[in-house]
Amino acid sequence: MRTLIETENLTYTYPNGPAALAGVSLRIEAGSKTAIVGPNGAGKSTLLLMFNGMLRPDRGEIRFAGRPIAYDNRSLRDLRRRVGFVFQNPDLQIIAPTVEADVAFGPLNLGLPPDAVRKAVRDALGYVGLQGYERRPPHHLSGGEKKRVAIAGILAMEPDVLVFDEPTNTLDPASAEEVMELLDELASSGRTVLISTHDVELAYRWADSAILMERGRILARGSPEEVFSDPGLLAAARLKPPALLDLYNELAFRGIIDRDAPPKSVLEFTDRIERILHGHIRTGERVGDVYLCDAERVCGDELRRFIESGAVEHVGAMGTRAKEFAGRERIYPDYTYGVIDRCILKALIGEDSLIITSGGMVEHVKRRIAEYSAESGQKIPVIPVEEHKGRHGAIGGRISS
Ligand SMILES: Nc1ncnc2c1ncn2[C@@H]1O[C@H](COP(=O)(O)OP(=O)(O)OP(=O)(O)O)[C@@H](O)[C@H]1O
Repeated sequence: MRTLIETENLTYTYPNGPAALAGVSLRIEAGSKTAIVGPNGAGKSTLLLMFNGMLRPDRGEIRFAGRPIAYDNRSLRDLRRRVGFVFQNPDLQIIAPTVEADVAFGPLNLGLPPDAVRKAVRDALGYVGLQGYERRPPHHLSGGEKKRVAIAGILAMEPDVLVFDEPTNTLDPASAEEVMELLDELASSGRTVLISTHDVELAYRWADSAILMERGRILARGSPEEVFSDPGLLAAARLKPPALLDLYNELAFRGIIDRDAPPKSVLEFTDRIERILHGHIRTGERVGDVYLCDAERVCGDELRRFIESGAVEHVGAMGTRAKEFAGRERIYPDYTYGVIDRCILKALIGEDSLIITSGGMVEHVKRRIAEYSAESGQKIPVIPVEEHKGRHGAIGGRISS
């Protein structure tokens, strides 16, 4: 992997304040999902603000794409186009009287022509699932919707790096899951995504690289499994280990489970336990089907009838477009996060489910389930919903607009 951001011995003290950073050296790899984790006051926000030049270190250096950050207006403007920053509180970021004007603010400032601005706004609002919100005043939106407006405003400038300060703070669990899924989508489209959080569970599940901070210093960095496996380090940072890792470590201490790779998900963990209890492959039991549909190609009425006919026991919606489609079509998904794993878990106990998604994620679902089937030896059928022939015949292609 290529290093995109590098800091060397950064120090920073707020005027009349404490030393917020006391010598921070780190590297962020291009395309990674990095979580900066630490308790309140550890210096996470201060560090993130350095990455797009909003704060300047007292000492030390920050390099972006191999070059030291410069602080003249032109260099900063260029840096901020490449490194987008989403504040913890979206009210600090949203400035215009309508959603459309707010998202257009960045591209207009970049000097894009009107057509390109309109396209950037349309694409960004589509990405975060806020089509139809163009004329709404942002200050009347819910916390989760405001967060998505703020994200759209940054996406409209097409940055390479997205920095999120406490992305799920103040959001209810469902909105928090939606925002984290959006961050996954952004990372899978090749962007580098960085978050700060004190939510160890979230960081463990989401990140591929974790940096543990306390009192302006880095205590540890590495994979989340490594960083969060050290109880001493976590205690020093006044944090608790993620429940999954805690349980795994307890079982490993007791010799019940081999200490090799800690599980990252409930699916991985249950597989390991099942293998210990039943051997590698369960035979003779029915494996459930996973039906799959592309929200952009299916008729909502037919899909609703398919679900209401009892053809599946569980419904998951993956991605903002699919969730938006489900809302419009009055389909209420049981799962909106970790959808593939949850449907695999249900298939393993013989229950059928439907995954609604869209675009490139349809192939991603097929790939992920095929990989799981190959690794586990449990063949899980994935059936495009159009091939289902029920009482009403096969579900056809797109009929509604
Ligand atoms: N604008 C400011 N003026 C003075 N001191 C500040 C300012 N912002 C932060 N600090 C102090 O700097 C230290 C680091 O704060 P920072 O906000 O970076 O931590 P954090 O890890 O992001 O915390 P939190 O999780 O609570 O957001 C804290 O002691 C804080 O009180």
